[in-house]
Amino acid sequence: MLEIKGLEVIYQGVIQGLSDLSLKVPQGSIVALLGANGAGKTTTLKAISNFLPLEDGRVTKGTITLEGDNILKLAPHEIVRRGVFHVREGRYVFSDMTVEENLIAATFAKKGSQSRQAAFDEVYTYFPILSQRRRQMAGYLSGGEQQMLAIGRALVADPRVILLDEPSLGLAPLIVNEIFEIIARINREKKVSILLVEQNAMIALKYASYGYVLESGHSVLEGTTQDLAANKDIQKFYLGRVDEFEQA
Ligand SMILES: Nc1ncnc2c1ncn2[C@@H]1O[C@H](COP(=O)(O)OP(=O)(O)OP(=O)(O)O)[C@@H](O)[C@H]1O
Repeated sequence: MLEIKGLEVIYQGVIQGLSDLSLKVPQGSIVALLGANGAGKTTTLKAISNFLPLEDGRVTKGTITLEGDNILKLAPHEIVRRGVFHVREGRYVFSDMTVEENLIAATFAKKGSQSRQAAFDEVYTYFPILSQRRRQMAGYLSGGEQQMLAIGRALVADPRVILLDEPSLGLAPLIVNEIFEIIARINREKKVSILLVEQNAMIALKYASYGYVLESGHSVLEGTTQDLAANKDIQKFYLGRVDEFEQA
């Protein structure tokens, strides 16, 4: 279980990124973070992976625990070693390295007894297209393939939790569905928990079991995704539906 309690984040000493945010990601679950631009979704992921100092951001209050252990002050590579892998928005892959070299670069974080080749084979089983492209420069892959590679790099690390930021960004609906089906398989088969930030609320509510709606850095609504999908405000503001009364 990954748990955040009362988290406050301040950028550059003055800009509030999060205020009193609490949330839980139970082991093996997919939990979605929804919210408008600037609500604090990406900041939440960066606080967990400890990427905030790169942007002059700091956690000023609260705790982040993994299986009860405080991970707040750990260095980013140590957090990866504990099994928490951040797949950043914008598909961070090494564009002038091949697909396989990108996977090799992720082995620094590999733990467990699985051999390197077995880890790569697992990635290629989930994403067969990456196997066909293994000697191709990552920069020449399509956006969808780059997203697959970014997730594949996380898989090499044998994670317990993947922090997944906007995997659908800029991708066509068909490829988004394909990627989410694979994410759901990874979650089911490998029991990897996923904390998902996703602007596409429809898809987030479909694949996650629980969700939090963030506004101004804290959670204003939480619930099962079934309940959230039935909520009138969510339907209006996130799913683009207006009720019959308003349409008349
Ligand atoms: N590097 C930064 N420096 C200063 N302020 C920042 C920085 N990153 C984020 N913020 C501020 O922190 C708040 C939360 O931003 P964050 O990027 O976490 O929101 P978000 O919900 O992920 O938005 P989006 O959907 O647009 O990515 C916003 O007010 C934002 O302007």
